[in-house]
Amino acid sequence: MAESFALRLEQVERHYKQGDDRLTILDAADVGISAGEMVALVAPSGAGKSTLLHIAGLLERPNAGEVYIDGEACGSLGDDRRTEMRRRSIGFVYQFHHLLPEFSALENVMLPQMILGRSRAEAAERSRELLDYMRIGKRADHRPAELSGGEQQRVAIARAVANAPHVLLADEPTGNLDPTTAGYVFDALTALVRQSGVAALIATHNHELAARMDRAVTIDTGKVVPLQID
Ligand SMILES: Nc1ncnc2c1ncn2[C@@H]1O[C@H](COP(=O)(O)OP(=O)(O)OP(=O)(O)O)[C@@H](O)[C@H]1O
Repeated sequence: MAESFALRLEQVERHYKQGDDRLTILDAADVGISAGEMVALVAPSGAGKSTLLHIAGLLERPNAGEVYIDGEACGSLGDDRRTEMRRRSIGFVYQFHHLLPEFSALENVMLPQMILGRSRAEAAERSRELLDYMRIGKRADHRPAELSGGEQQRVAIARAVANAPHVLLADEPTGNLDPTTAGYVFDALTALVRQSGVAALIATHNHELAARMDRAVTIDTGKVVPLQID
């Protein structure tokens, strides 16, 4: 029933060669995330969170298994088609914002839209709306270096959803922020997920934030399993 999930990983395997040995990171890993659902990925360092996100985001190919985005199997797609799906259907937020330093906040949010062919005027209008929604509209013309860490991360979130993706993947999006700022950024991220209906998988070490998502999963000996957060 891959079709009912915006994102689905089915029997995904990922291993690395380690000398003559094989280091297995993901082993028949299954996870499905529905539109509008916010799922926390909480696991110890080295458990494979980034690996899982890279495979889900079509940045890396699994050794076996399948990734479905909106029900479409991505394993057999060529690199060009995967790149296009990534641009159209998937948004990424990282621990460090990765904004382009020579462009303003507004331009950083405009760029992914213009890559997909949206006009400059349309991209600017949507970007202003998103930055207003993230409560940083007044900072739109500033470059990343002139923004605080929390503001930079809110711009990065606006950029990630600029093309209205169906899947949002975040790797420690608040990991670089103090607890108060992390809370604000998380609130903004939550509001956006709820408003847009994107399916969100968010890796975090922060149990407080994980507890506020719809559910949490972890990686246990290569499998994705439910995690109870108290
Ligand atoms: N290209 C690679 N070659 C060999 N081993 C790798 C490679 N990439 C990752 N690994 C190993 O795979 C394991 C999982 O890495 P991954 O980055 O997915 O973990 P993580 O859960 O995201 O960790 P962290 O919380 O520290 O970011 C680690 O043991 C790592 O050393």
